[in-house]
Parts: sequence; C-alpha cells; structure tokens
Amino acid sequence: MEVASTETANLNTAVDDGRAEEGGRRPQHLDRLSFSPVQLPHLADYLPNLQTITNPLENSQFYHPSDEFYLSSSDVILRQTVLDLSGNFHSPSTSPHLSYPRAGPRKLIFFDPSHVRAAIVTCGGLCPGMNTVIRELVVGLWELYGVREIYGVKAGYRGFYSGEPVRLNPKLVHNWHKMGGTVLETSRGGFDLDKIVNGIQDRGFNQVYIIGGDGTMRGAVTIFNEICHRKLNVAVAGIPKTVDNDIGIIDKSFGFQTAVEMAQQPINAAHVEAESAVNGIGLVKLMGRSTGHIALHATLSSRDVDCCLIPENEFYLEGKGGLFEFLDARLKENGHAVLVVAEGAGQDMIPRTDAQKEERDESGNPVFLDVGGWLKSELKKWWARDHPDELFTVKYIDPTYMIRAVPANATDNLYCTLLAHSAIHGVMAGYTGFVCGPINGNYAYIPVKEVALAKNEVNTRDHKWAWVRSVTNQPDFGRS
Ligand SMILES: Nc1ncnc2c1ncn2[C@@H]1O[C@H](COP(=O)(O)OP(=O)(O)OP(=O)(O)O)[C@@H](O)[C@H]1O
Ligand SMILES: O=P(O)(O)OC[C@H]1O[C@](O)(CO)[C@@H](O)[C@@H]1O
Ligand SMILES: [Mg+2]
Repeated sequence: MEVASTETANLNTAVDDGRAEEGGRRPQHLDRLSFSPVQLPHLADYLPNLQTITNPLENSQFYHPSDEFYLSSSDVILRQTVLDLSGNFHSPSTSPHLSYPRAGPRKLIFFDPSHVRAAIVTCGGLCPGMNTVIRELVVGLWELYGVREIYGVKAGYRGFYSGEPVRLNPKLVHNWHKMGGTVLETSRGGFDLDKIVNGIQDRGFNQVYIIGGDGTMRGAVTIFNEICHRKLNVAVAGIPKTVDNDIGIIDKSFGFQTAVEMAQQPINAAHVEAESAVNGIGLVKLMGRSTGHIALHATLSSRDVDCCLIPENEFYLEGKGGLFEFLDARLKENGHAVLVVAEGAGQDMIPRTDAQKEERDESGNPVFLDVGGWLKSELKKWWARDHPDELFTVKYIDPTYMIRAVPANATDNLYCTLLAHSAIHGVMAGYTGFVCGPINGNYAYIPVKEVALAKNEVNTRDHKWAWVRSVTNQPDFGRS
C-alpha cells in the first residue's frame, strides 16, 4: 500500500549543491532543512483487506511501461521550491517543507476495472474546460484502465439524489472538448449530505470525480468524511475548477488562462471606443467574486488599461489620490482612459438596501451589485459636476458570461487532460479525499481538506501587483 509516512524525513543531501563551505563543512542551518510528506488518505486506511492487482497499463500496447514509469510513495512534489538557504529561519521558506505524492500511475492498483462504477459531477459556475475534463475522465477510464461503467451525474450535487445519471462512453463524449459549459449541467446549492452519500451508495458508485470550485471542494470534504465514516469502498477525487482562480495551493485552476485570453477582446473594444471619443472612458467588468486574478492578468497582457480595480485593493472616488483625480489627469494627458474592474471590487461603496445586503445565492455566496453600472453612473455624475461644458463618454462593457461560457483554449484543453488523467491514476491507486493539480508545474495529489481551506488571493504586496501599478501608473489608494 502506498501511503506516505507522516514522519519528517531529513534529506540533507538534497540541498547540498557541492559548493562546500570553508573547510568542507556544510553550514549548520542546512541540517535543519527537512521535508514533511503529507499523508494522503487511502482506502486501505479504513478497509485493510482490499486486494491489489497489477496496473493494466502493464499490458497496454501504447505504454510499454519501464520501471521508471510507475510512481511510488517516495515520489513527491514540494509545496515550496523557492528556498532561503541563508539561515534566516524567520523566513517561511526555511520551515519544514511540505511534500505531496506525485500524481501518476502506480504499479499496483486497488480497483478491478471490471468492478468500477465511476460517477462524474460538475458543480458551481461555468468555466472553460469543464467538458474537456469530463471527456478525458471518460476516455481515460475507458482506454487506460478498461473501465466500462461510467456515469454523468446531472446538474451538480443535487443530481446524486434527484434524476437519473447518464451512461457515458468515449463515442458519446468525443466532441465535448469543443463545447463551452458542461453537458452534464451544473447548479449551486442542493447540498444534502445524507441524500448525496445515500445516492452514491444506492447507485453502487465506487469512484466519484467531483469537478468544482472552492465551495464544491468544501462539499467534497464532507462527502469524503461521511464515506470514511460509513467505511464505503468509494474513492473521491476533486478536480479544481473556477474561472476566478481563487483556489489555493495549486498553480492555477483550469479555464483561467482561456478567460484571460477572452478578456482581451472587450478590453480592445473599450480602448477603441474610448480613443474614438472626446474624453472617452472605456469600462470593462470582469469576473472575480473575491479575487482579481482575471482583471490583473488581463491588464498585464493588454497594456491598454489605465486602471485596474480589484477586490483585494480598496479604492475610492473623490479627493486626493482618488479615482476621479487620476482620470482627470489621464484624460487631460491622453484624451481617453480604459478601466478594468473585477466584479467583487468596490462592493462596499455601492448603496444597497438591507434586503440586498442579506442576499445570497443558493450556495450561500453573497450576491453582488453591478459595480460596472454603478461606476459608470458615478463617473457621469462627476464629469457633469466638475466639467459641465466638456464632452464626455463612458462606454461600459460587461463581457463576464461571454468570457466563461466558451470552450477551453489549447493550453487549457491540455491542462484539463492532464488533470483528468492524474485524478484517474490516483483513484485507481486507492487514494481518496484528494484533489489533483500542479504545484510549481508538477502534478501532485493534495488532501481535499487542505485545498478547501486554502484561498488564492492577489497579493498586493508582491511584484505582479507592483507591475500592474507601474504599467498603469494608477494610484495605490492610500496603501503605501
Ligand atoms: N461549505 C459547504 N459545504 C457543503 N457544500 C457546499 C459548501 N459550500 C458550497 N457547497 C456546495 O458546493 C456547490 C458549489 O458551490 P459554489 O456555488 O460556491 O461554487 P464553487 O464550487 O465555489 O465554484 P465557482 O466559484 O467556480 O462557481 C454547491 O452545490 C454548494 O451547495
Ligand atoms: O451568475 P452565476 O452563474 O451564479 O455565477 C457568477 C459567479 O461565478 C463565478 O464565475 C465563479 O465563482 C464568479 O466570478 C461569479 O461571481
Ligand atoms: Mg467559488
């Protein structure tokens, strides 16, 4: 059984680059560098009598596995690859380093493919690449391992207890990667733990692949815990999805790169509209419920953006250092300006009723007011007040759903394929309660409970945000 040890292993030689200190001695602080393998849940943790079989890839005409082909518990991915060897132990990079099992095929597997009943579900908002992940799960299970019973659970978590799952096969999903959205349909809310796990049990599913964002992963943790509690022979794998890129630990979620690419078109249009008007402002709202990654990356890629507003960096309109003062100067200088605003930015400034303050979607996420519409109206009021005799135009573009409802681009399609195959190999090896994803470019298995807790926010103290400010020259709104 391949369960990583919880013991901290001292792997001192791993950091010795051969440039010995004076007298050939290693600096003492390097001896304190250590690696802490994270224990990944495994079905054998609570089902000790499970039988293993040899991976069918052994007989695949395409793979011809050599000894190095299979991974074992000693193959790990470090959470941090940037180290501080100076001996400054205040730096987080010199605390014991977490390592996760590396994703990939194992020689011994814990499922007989002829007994597998796999379920695939998509939850939460749309994201480019959802259909690719479904397709690759189906094709991967079928072609790599010879699984024949694969089901799509319809319309999110509620599909486990309402409606019939659909049987999937490679022929059926052949073209799905070319389509936006999710053919299986998705939804928010409907999370009823008992009904979901009963549904899994009643339908005889023993592998559950859950495609979703942070909320979905929190749900997956409780499903996994309940499955362990009931001691079911059911493996649960999460595949991180969200266009907002707000999931922590992994490098990025799938679909994010497509979204950034798609955002270029509305930004270009906003630029053209603004440039072609007298005192023209092009305003583009992009998705980003609580994180501004799409806005930030789209801004850095475009270079036509004059100001990027994100939830992590509060802003204000009036007075010294405010948005209006900045735009006034930019319009005098260039005659036009382009603003990109993430949907979650500036929400505290938008007047709302008590009822609106309490409003939540079916999953419990706060419902936002339209920051773009509000900003447009504030900009118009400001100009009419301060420059009543001068022409002024604001063109507001809201491409939010157009950006996420498209098929994945080539890079994201490949990424989705690697995620799906990683998930399959992990589940077949008996791992459960995990999420697969790249950490510093290497694919790892991470306990889903860690992923559910981790959040990926824009760090407004790091070089990327500094670069946005240097590209746009926008105000820092009192942060420095
Ligand atoms: N804490 C939680 N416990 C159990 N289930 C949850 C929890 N949070 C959310 N869920 C369920 O997970 C599903 C998806 O959640 P949500 O709508 O927040 O989307 P998401 O997975 O975060 O994806 P995205 O942010 O990309 O839209 C819903 O069915 C919701 O009920
Ligand atoms: O309108 P919907 O489908 O509930 O989703 C909107 C939300 O979904 C996301 O795309 C992902 O969470 C957010 O950026 C956005 O706030
Ligand atoms: Mg979410």
